[in-house]
Amino acid sequence: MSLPDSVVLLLNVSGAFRAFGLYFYPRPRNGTYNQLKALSILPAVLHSMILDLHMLPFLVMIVDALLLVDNGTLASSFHGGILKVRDFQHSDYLTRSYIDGFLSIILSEVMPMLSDPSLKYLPYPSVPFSDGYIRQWPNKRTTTSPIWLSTDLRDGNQALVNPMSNATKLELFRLLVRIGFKQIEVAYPAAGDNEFQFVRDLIENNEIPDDVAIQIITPARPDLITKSIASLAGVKHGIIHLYNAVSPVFREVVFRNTKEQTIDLTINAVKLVKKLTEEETARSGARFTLNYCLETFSQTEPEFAVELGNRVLMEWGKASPEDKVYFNLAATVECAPSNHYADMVEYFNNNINQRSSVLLSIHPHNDRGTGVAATELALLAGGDRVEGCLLGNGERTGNVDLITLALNLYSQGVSPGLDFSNLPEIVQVVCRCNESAVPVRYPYAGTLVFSAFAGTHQDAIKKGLDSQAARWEKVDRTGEGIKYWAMPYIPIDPKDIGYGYENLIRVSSQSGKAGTAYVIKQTLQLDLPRRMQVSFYGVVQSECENSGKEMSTALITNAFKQKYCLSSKPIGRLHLQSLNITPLSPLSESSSLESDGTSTPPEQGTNLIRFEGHISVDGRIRKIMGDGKGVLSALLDGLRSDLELEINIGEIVYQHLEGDSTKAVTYLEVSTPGSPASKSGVGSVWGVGISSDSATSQCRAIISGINGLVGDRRFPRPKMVFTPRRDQSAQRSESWLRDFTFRAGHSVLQTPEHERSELIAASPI
Ligand SMILES: CC(=O)SCCNC(=O)CCNC(=O)[C@H](O)C(C)(C)COP(=O)(O)OP(=O)(O)OC[C@H]1O[C@@H](n2cnc3c(N)ncnc32)[C@H](O)[C@@H]1OP(=O)(O)O
Ligand SMILES: CC(C)C(=O)C(=O)O
Repeated sequence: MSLPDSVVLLLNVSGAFRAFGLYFYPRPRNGTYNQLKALSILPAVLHSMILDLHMLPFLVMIVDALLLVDNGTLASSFHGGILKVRDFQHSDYLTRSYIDGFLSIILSEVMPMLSDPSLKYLPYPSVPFSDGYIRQWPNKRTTTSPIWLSTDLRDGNQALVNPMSNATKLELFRLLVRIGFKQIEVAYPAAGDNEFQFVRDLIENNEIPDDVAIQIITPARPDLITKSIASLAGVKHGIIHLYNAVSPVFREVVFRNTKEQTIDLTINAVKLVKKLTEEETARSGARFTLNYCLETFSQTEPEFAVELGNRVLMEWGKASPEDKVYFNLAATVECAPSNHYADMVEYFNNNINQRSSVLLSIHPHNDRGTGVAATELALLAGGDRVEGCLLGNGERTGNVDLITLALNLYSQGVSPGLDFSNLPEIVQVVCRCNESAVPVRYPYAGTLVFSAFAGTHQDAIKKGLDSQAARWEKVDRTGEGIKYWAMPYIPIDPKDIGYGYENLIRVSSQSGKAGTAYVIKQTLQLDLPRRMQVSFYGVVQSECENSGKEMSTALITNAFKQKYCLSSKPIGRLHLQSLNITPLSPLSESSSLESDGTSTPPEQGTNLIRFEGHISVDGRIRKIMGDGKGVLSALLDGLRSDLELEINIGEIVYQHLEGDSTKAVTYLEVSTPGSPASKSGVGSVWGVGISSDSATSQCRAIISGINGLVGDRRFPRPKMVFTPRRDQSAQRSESWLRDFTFRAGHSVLQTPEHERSELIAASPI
């Protein structure tokens, strides 16, 4: 055998090529390739492949084999689990199957996903509707609620890591009753004494309301049927859930039954259920319903499912519109798209005998993540009842979630007949009982589903809330129309199911001005002017970017108060302590300089007035006096002459505090002469003033704005400063000035820096 000039290792692993290595190795000097040499190239292979160490033995073998390939290229591609190896030479004792074998092992380890899964997985067969058949379900709408069957205490319970104790089951049972379930599957009595006893306790302790039927499940085994039905002695209305799997795989693998044998097994079980329930009815007057479950229905030949159903109906022999036989058409494992399940149900619905004496129960699981969709379509296709669990507990990915289904109906204006008014509490109980948690994004129940972080979402929600409030107010006022819900991004009113609006908008670096403005409106009742929203948002945005975190409502509110000096205590360098406005010319009819409790500001530019006030500047109180046409110009006049401050006022907005018409709010934009104008509001400087007196609110707004403008600018020495005679730690108020005498050169106490944030947080605005 001639030796190869080089060795090529080419491992193209998977269609997605998870690992790829191409290595050339020179002919060994001693002329032989051997296991050692093979091992020496192993590190290079490992280098190129992201493999677990347990792959090592396979690699050794592969490399060993490849060394026997003369100048060859081993190209691998994987087709449906069969590795194709091409271009072999010198494969005297290296058989192709030898390589294939090793590489397929490697590939199944390295590349679990197949590039051609059709060789492993078979697509779902279509439903044998006759040619030209037009499906009914796509054109239908759900206008009524289905019958709900909670199987939390059975299918849910059997899937738990730690099945519930009977005490926990009882707690959950009571919750289910409170929510409004009229049919509850309570146990698998043949599973053991606890399960059996749970049913006995419910009956003997009168836990079951008269309008609630309990369901128990039993496999089609005579001993277990007998035990299960015995658990129901004395029940008012019991539903016997008899099940056996009927799909080809289960017939062949689990039961090793033919179709005929499957029918026999079923019919014998139905016969026994009939006999035992009739005996119990004779004894106690109990009412029984048969719920026959074609387990794995959705993977069963539709014609066979119908044949079996018709045989069950015949055997039961007493189905009537008043006393229907239930057929549980289980999607035991969700293996096909939702439309296929709907087709299956529609086929059964169309072909089962005595349809008016039959109730179709839907029992979907969620293996494909579409359990809710499958249920909704199956209901359109003829389903009358849904079996599921709260929050989608249940085997594997769970049963269908009844909360989502019910609230989906509710969001379409259809009453589900189940009460989830206090969903947070229900979620808490269910999670405790199941020892489970709800993902934050879970429909309706997740903690983040009624929260928007993104700026444009928040903007839309804020606008939506405002316009909806106006629309609803109009309905209240006129008595016309309905208060319908039409809210961007929020499909149902969180308040209907026990959530408030507190978390509707949460601010992060992904948020915009609207979200921040919403928070300020909620907490401080201030409806910020648009340009001011832009300006304040800059503060929040940089804080969020710096921290990389969400900014809580409390932090935003605090930042707002700090920024605009909203406190009765001095926060900024300037603080208005008192003011007195005196008309210097007769007032016009329409203006009042006194506190009038309205948002009408004293008219600017009409009346000549005098501002006299006391402003603490860097902790020293200065008397400021100025004249002007209106409060603002009089104050600005005083500031100009005392502090040599030239301030321009841009936009001014007057409001009441939201929900409190006794408080006037002034927002104003300030700038120094020559400072660049901001078109959008970015970088603009604003002040806010709030007071029951509109003149005071304006003056406070000016001072608030100036605090945002002055930075560390030096002010001229005061012409006059003064200090209190009395205890300086006493609470300051606008009227405290009456208790002071003027003295030059003394300062008032400033609030120490470290106390300020507490004061801000605590202070009423
Ligand atoms: C899809 C569902 O969720 S169905 C509900 C499933 N829930 C449960 O299984 C929880 C409770 N189960 C149990 O406690 C036990 O399985 C019991 C008591 C029912 C039975 O226990 P065991 O007698 O030990 O049997 P095991 O659990 O191994 O069940 C398998 C046997 O039941 C048979 N079987 C399975 N399902 C059914 C059925 N629906 N009807 C009749 N026989 C069935 C199997 O073919 C197998 O029989 P084999 O032993 O002759 O091969
Ligand atoms: C036995 C039936 C109802 C079942 O739980 C299922 O098919 O998932």
